[in-house]
Amino acid sequence: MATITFENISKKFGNNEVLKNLSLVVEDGECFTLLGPSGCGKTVLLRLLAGFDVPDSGRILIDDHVVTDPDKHIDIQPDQRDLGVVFQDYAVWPHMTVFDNIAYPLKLKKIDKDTMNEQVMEIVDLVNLTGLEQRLPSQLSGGQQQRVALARALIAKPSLMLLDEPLNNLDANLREEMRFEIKELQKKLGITILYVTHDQEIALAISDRLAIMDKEGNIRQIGTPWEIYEKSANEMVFKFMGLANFLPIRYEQDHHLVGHGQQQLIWDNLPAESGKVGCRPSDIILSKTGQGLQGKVVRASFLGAVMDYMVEVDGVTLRTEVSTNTALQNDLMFKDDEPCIVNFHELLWFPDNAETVRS
Ligand SMILES: Nc1ncnc2c1ncn2[C@@H]1O[C@H](COP(=O)(O)OP(=O)(O)OP(=O)(O)O)[C@@H](O)[C@H]1O
Repeated sequence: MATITFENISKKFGNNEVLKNLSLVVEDGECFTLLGPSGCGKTVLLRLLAGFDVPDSGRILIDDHVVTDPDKHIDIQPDQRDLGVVFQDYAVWPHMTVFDNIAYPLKLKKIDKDTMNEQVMEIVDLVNLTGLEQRLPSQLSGGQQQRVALARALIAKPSLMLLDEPLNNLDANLREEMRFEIKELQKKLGITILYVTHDQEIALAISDRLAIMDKEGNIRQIGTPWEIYEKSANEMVFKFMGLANFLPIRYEQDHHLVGHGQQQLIWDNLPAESGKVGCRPSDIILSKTGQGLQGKVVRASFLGAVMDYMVEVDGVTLRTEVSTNTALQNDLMFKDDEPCIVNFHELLWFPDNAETVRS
């Protein structure tokens, strides 16, 4: 297992300052994901850790060993860092069988044949490729090829795996299957994984913790999937993690208010100022009668498992969703332009200039 420490890492390409003083600790045995929009610097950070590139300043440690420190001219070679790397174009050798692809790192180390056979078959079994050892990559599905790439990275028994969008080239079903397999493998082997993706769903599914980066390369929140999704620390994270609604909220006479006159909702337990609150589509409660804000369904869409409603209320437009079964059983099938009553399960308060939150 391995702890990774990035200390004040900066990296520029020409005038493009990709990473600025970035610090981050990934704990021993964690599956940690860097999640952020395309071009925010995720791969650059991974390449610095792998030793494929050098930061302009800052240090990187694996456990207590400094692997990169440009100030002290330390730059440990990639093959001396005890890590396995899998990138999105999994690049298995097309002319070699599954067995030979996986055995390749051991052949380089000149390990004796019996030990090599034993170790390859052990990994083949671990990644569910048993029976396919003599096939060429062209005779495998995308998911099977990806498993060969994983096995090849795992054969040297690294304490740390770096995975950069390894599931991008797979179709949706395989992607779903493989993300559970990666998580299983990590649990079985107890290795540390640093995973890079711009796919929120994968990040939520496989991570113990994740860091959300903005497009300027800053980390905006670090936390568990639940904290990041349910307790987003700022608007950027909230918007990035899924469908987001925002409502202006007034602070008057010791109360927070949304709506006007008879159609007012009151909240307490928020900071004593006017501001903005956010809610997910599932945090909105629609009804046809009762107390609440008077709204109008301006667009009703049937999406199979859910009914997606766009609702206008108090001058703002909100996206809400109701499971189709619930809608059918509870008289919540709305048509375009039908009036509705709006209430909320939960609201998240977003202070202006919210800082990075780490947990
Ligand atoms: N060798 C390089 N030379 C010049 N610019 C580079 C180099 N490598 C990366 N960059 C730039 O650094 C920025 C971050 O790139 P990076 O590949 O880390 O993005 P990313 O977050 O991994 O995006 P994606 O999700 O699309 O892979 C981009 O603007 C990219 O053009």
